[in-house]
Amino acid sequence: MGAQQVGTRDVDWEALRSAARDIMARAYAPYSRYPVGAAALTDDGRTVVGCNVENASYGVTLCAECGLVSALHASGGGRLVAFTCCDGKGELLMPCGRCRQLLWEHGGADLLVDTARGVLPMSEVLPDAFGPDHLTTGGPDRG
Ligand SMILES: O=c1ccn([C@H]2C[C@H](O)[C@@H](CO)O2)c(=O)[nH]1
Repeated sequence: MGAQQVGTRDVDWEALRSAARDIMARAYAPYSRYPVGAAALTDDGRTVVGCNVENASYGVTLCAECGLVSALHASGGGRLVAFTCCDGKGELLMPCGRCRQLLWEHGGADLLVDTARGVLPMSEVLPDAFGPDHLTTGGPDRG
């Protein structure tokens, strides 16, 4: 992917929250009746979004973050710079544990996350994270 063009100072958090609320209205959540919307800014300035898509086999449910990560790659890839998520009332929602791992993969420690405690780096939202680096350094045959 191209060089990083978007810095963390360029984040329009209100626009990002608004994009999350808009996509939340497209959620498919007939089982939980708990729609979720997520929006993120990429390092080349795109906004990518996702909503949760449930399934009659509940465990197959796709969280909003899954759709967002899929949209990231489908629209050209790159890295996530800033992320926000909202519930059905449009209020801030913290990503679930699995989705923190998903976000770590695509934004890393410096990804800015909109949280109840303010904007925090992913390193504070998922401390001591397992990530791609472990696969190149931690295996028994990898030194
Ligand atoms: O970070 C989260 C947490 C929950 N959900 C969805 C999954 C399910 O459809 C509904 C209730 O858990 O909310 C998300 O999309 N993202």
